[in-house]
Amino acid sequence: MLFHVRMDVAIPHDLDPEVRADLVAREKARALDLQASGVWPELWRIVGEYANVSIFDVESNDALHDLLASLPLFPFMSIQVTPLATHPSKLGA
Ligand SMILES: O=C(O)C[C@H]1C=CC(=O)O1
Repeated sequence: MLFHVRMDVAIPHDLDPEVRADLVAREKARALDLQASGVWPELWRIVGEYANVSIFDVESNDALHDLLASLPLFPFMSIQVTPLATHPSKLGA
């Protein structure tokens, strides 16, 4: 199942800089692992915002929720999920 996901990141400005750097480094490592595994095929930065749009390819709503909740930055993100279906006018559909 494909999902369009928007993540807006809001790390508190008063968070200890070392804690912040560790969080961001762990988030990047997790994101790279998930992309390599194929479940996170698209990851794009939204111009001018600390936010991304992503496509996830997972087996279920529960699988997506567990994956998103496993992200180190999850406590600092607002997340919007849109489930995707095949468009009848897509070439080859
Ligand atoms: O920076 C972000 O958009 C948040 C998150 C998503 C991937 C990653 O490395 O961090």
